[in-house]
Amino acid sequence: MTALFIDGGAGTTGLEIRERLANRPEFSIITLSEEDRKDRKAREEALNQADIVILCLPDDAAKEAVSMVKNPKTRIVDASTAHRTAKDWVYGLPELTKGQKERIQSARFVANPGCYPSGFLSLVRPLTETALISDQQLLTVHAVSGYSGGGRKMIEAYESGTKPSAFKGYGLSLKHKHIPEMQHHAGLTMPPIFSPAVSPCYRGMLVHVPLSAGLFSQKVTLEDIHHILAAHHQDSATIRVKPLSESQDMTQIEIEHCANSDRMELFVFGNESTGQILLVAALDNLGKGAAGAAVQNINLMSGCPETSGLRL
Ligand SMILES: NC(=O)C1=CN([C@@H]2O[C@H](COP(=O)(O)OP(=O)(O)OC[C@H]3O[C@@H](n4cnc5c(N)ncnc54)[C@H](OP(=O)(O)O)[C@@H]3O)[C@@H](O)[C@H]2O)C=CC1
Ligand SMILES: CC(=O)N[C@@H](CCC(=O)OP(=O)(O)O)C(=O)O
Repeated sequence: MTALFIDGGAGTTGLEIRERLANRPEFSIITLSEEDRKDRKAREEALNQADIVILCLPDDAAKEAVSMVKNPKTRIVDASTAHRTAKDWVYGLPELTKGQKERIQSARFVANPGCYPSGFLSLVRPLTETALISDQQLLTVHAVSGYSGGGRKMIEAYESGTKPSAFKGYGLSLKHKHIPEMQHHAGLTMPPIFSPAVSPCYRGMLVHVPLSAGLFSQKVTLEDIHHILAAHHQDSATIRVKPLSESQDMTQIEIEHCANSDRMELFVFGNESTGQILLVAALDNLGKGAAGAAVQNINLMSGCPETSGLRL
C-alpha cells in the first residue's frame, strides 16, 4: 500500500484530490487534525512518513515543505507554481511529449502543471515539436477560468457578494505566473502574450490560441493541424482531439464544456478563406487543470492504472 500525505489537504485542490482517492485500497492517506494541519512539527512528521506527498499549498509554503522533506524515499507531487520550470523536477503533463509519462513514473519530484498551461501546451507543443511553428514565434493565448481557480479566497469573495460576480480580465501587466512554464515547455524563445479572465461560474476553463496562416513555417490546412494534434495525443488517457467535422458544426463553446471531468477536449476551428485558425482547449481548472492531473500523476508514480479514480 502506498502512503500519501496531502499537505494543504483542507484547501480547494487538496479536497478534490482526496475525493478522487476515496475508496482506493492501493493508498492509505495520512491525515492531520484541524489543529495540526498548519503545525510545522506535525507536517514535518507526515511529510517524512509518506511514500508520496502532494503539496496543495501556496508557492512559498510549497518550497518550505520541500525543504522539510529529509526522507530520501519520499516522492513529491507539487500542485503549486514553485517548481514547474525547475531543474530536477519532472513536468507532470504526461501528454507533453514522447517519454514524459515514463519520466513521471520514475520521478522523485513531479511538478503538477498549471491549469492554463495544461491547455496551452496540449495545443501548442505538438506544433512547436514538429517545427510547424518556429520557436521564434510570438504566440497569443486568451483564457477563462471558473473562480475556484483562485482558491479559497477567491471562492469566498465570489460567494460572499463582496466582489461583483462579473466576468473580468486580469493579468494585465502580462506577467502572469504561468507564462514562464508556457514558454519553457513549448520551447519558445519569447514569452507568449497571455490574457486570462475569470468567470462567475465555479469551475471550468477554456484556453484559446489564435493563429494565422503566416505564422506557420509552411502552408498548412486545418486538416494538417488537426492531424498533428490527433497524432500527438492518440495514446492519451485524458486528452481527446475532437473531429474536425464536429468543430465545423459548432458556433459556440461554454466554459463548462468539460466541467466536473478530468478530461480535456481539443478543438481546431478556422476560416480557410482568411487563413485564420483558432485552437481551443476545454478542461476543468480543478480536474485536468489540478486535482485530476495530480491523481493521474500519483497513479503513474505508484504503478496503478493511469485513469483510476478519474472522472472521464
Ligand atoms: N484552484 C485551482 O484551480 C488550482 C490550484 N493550483 C495550485 O494548488 C495550490 C493550492 O491551491 P488551492 O487549493 O486553490 O488554494 P486554497 O487556498 O484553496 O488551499 C490552500 C490550502 O493550503 C493551506 N495552507 C496555506 N499555508 C499553509 C502552510 N504554511 N501550512 C499548511 N497549510 C497551509 C490553506 O489553509 P488556510 O486556508 O487555512 O490558509 C489551504 O487549506 C496552489 O499552489 C495553487 O496555485 C493549481 C492548479 C489549479
Ligand atoms: C482564476 C485564477 O485566479 N486562477 C489562478 C490560476 C490557478 C492556479 O492556482 O494556478 P496554479 O496552477 O499555478 O497553481 C491565477 O490566475 O492565478
